[in-house]
Amino acid sequence: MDELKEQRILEFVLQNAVRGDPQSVVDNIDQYCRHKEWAMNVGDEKERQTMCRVVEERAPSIALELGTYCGYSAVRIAKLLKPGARLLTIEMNPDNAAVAKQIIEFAGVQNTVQVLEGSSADIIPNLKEKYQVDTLDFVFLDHWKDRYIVDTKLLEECCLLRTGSVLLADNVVYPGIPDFLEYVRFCGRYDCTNYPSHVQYMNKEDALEKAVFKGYI
Ligand SMILES: O=c1[nH]cnc2c(O)c(F)c(-c3ccc(F)cc3)c(-c3ccc(F)cc3)c12
Ligand SMILES: [Mg+2]
Repeated sequence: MDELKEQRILEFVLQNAVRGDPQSVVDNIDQYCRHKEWAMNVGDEKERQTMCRVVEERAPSIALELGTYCGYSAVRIAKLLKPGARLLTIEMNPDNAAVAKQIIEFAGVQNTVQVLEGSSADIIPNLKEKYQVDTLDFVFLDHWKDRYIVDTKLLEECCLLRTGSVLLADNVVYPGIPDFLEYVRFCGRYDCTNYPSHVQYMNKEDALEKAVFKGYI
């Protein structure tokens, strides 16, 4: 079976990045994906800056990512978390989860980031009992466009959000997630902000949407 692109990204990181240095790991993934093979984990500068600024503003103690892929954004988020804070990241593709675990371990953030392999539909209802989550301070939605609204409603139903919880959704313009945008903007429970961006290396407009939960009104 020919090697997967994600395994080539992992190999490049293992051979070129500095073990225990998260910045070196994300820089090498950027370099590989800029010069060798496009991959969907590499947000463009604005997207990276926006995601990092939102995480720093929220300073989460407990964060959730939906869609680990190779672990690129998990390493970026882990770098920004305060001591003792943790990131749970859900990945349903076992090959991607295996690559992400190795990249996260190589970056030295394995004590901050826990990769949960499986579907968000199965894992989210277990976060409280199985993963000792009370409520989530920050959620990064970056998995699959058809799951954003379903998983947002599931987070509400499982009482995993509290007043001030921040949802940040990637790709709301391209590929586009119209049902999710309509829900968070008009259900009355979120304050929303849109951050224009563009798909990496393509002149396709994209955007991130921040939705701050106002409570179960
Ligand atoms: O699926 C995704 N999840 C999370 N983030 C993504 C992301 O940040 C992306 F930039 C893309 C993207 C956008 C444009 C493009 F040309 C290729 C891929 C995708 C995506 C969209 C449609 C697919 F069929 C496959 C991948 C995703
Ligand atoms: Mg994305």
